[in-house]
Amino acid sequence: MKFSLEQKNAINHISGPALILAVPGAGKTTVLVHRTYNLIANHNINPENILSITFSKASSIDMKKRFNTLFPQAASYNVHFSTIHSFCYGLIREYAYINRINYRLIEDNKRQLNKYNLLKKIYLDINKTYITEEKLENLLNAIGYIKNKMLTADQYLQDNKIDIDNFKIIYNSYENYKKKYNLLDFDDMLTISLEILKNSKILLEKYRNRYKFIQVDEGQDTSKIQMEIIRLLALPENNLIIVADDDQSIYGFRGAYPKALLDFNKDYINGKIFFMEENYRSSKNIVSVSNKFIKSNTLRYKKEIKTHNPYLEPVNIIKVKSITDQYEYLIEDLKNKDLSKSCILYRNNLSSIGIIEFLIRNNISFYTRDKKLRFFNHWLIKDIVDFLILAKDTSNMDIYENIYYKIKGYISKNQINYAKTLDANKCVFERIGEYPGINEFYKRNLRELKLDFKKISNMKPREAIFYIEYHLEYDIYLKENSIKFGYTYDNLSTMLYYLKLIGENCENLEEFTQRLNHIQFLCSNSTKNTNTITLSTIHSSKGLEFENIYMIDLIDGEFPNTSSIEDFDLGNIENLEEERRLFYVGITRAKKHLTLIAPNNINGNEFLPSRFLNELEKNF
Ligand SMILES: Nc1ncnc2c1ncn2[C@@H]1O[C@H](COP(=O)(O)OP(=O)(O)OP(=O)(O)O)[C@@H](O)[C@H]1O
Repeated sequence: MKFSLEQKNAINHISGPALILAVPGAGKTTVLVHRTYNLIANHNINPENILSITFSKASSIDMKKRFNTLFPQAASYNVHFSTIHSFCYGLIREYAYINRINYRLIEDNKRQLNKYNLLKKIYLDINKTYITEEKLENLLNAIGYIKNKMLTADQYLQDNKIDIDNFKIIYNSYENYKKKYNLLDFDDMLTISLEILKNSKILLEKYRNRYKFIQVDEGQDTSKIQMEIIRLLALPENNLIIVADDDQSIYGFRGAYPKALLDFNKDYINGKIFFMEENYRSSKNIVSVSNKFIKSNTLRYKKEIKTHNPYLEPVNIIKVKSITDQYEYLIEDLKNKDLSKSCILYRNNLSSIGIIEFLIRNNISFYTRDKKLRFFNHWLIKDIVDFLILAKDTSNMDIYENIYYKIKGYISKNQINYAKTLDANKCVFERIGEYPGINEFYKRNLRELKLDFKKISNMKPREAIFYIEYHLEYDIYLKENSIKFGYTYDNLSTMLYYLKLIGENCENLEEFTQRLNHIQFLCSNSTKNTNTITLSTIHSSKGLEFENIYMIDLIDGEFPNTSSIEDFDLGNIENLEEERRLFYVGITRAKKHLTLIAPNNINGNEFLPSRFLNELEKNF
């Protein structure tokens, strides 16, 4: 590989602090790997004295692999490529051994005692109600944010809204419980490590002597507390090199702290800043579009992306009528593409469901980077399955009790309770009809409901879902309650669309649930091979590159998301800028072909194309 002058400068930087600010595809990871070898081979640095910190476990494995492939003669060297969490865990274990503390990790959700169960229990004890999956995720993100930004719960609440009742009490109770029983979640690894480094001079010295050269990849998504750990460790020599692209900072919601890059020269007065602005990955068309696009952000280091790569085809913007048209376009286009070099990207994991259904129908194998899709455990699916079960067996009062208030009919809890005392083999609607003093209006409703469920029992799943949605007025329930559950109505309506799509080729409830299980199985067990297309959220596509990139579901309100648009309208630009960076990460994954698709209609709801897409079109 022939290095540019910019790259050579970075590779040959040996001691003292340095920040390498680089554009996408500039060879940041490549440079770190070569610099590691340079330190060892040409500057006599003991490999064990080098610590390379990566963003994820996958990238640490990838970096080690690249090092071993490029320098097989050095493969046996013990260079430490690690995530910050893994590094911290090592430090904590050493500290725990010396001080005879038995810490237990609570990240493994297969064990009974894990952070999810613990938080669910605390939430239930305090709020007397079960926490939803979405709220649990928001709660975990908020706790992570507080720890990573080194805040208190009060400071967090001053600047952030969170839809969790008694958040502060829950937060404190979770923290106290963990402290009492020496339990650790991932974020505690950071807080405890920082405490150890601050309080144990012996360990601090030991680690400083062990890791005399520190390299940090993806510095833009390193959090405040992580930076603080790294800063302490690197002192006093400060042989620290941080490689970053502030324009690719996409983990603000988890406490990423790109401001540290902007303040680099405040923290390290003599620190050098190198720029790497040549992109080796993408065609000139993609580079020039990306360059213009990111310039609309204001909170950034000014950089220009250049490339010597040739012009290829223009960026392809496709606006289609419906989401089905989007999938059909994709399937057709993939016929001429090498699947292993192609990737479909989306803003939200939910988008994967529809495209997966279409890929399966067309016998196209796929690999999903995000294995755990919340969709399959969503209450909305449970509701739909409950409706279908009730249609098969209208005497099932347990099921009816789950759903009666979500559809038309004006049935009351008292009526249900009374009906439960009657013959369990009888249809629920007949039993409710025996409620003392029930009037003709209710009786007519009950006759109608009985007839509705009879009709549903003769329908195929797709038709049945339509009927539940509009005839039983489940859509009204969704409209009225979506915000309460942390969704927009459009989100929930899109989920119903996916369910109808999955139900399209199913004859009955059994086939429908089997198909849902089958898709879930394929997602969690998919592996990458020479004939699979990759599916990923943009967040998980960090660091990757593909010849063909498709970005789908590019509609306003989805990407950029509604809350960033609302914040922007109120004068707060930060979230919209993060959405733009995310979009930018997506488009810069493409080497040769970039296709951006916007459907106009999903489940009967009309959408506008993403404002980012309109902007790109204007830039052409
Ligand atoms: N000097 C070079 N000559 C040719 N190809 C190069 C050179 N430097 C890097 N590359 C190639 O460019 C591509 C991008 O490199 P790399 O993944 O290291 O970039 P990056 O800056 O880490 O990207 P990103 O931040 O966008 O994930 C890789 O395919 C790499 O092999």
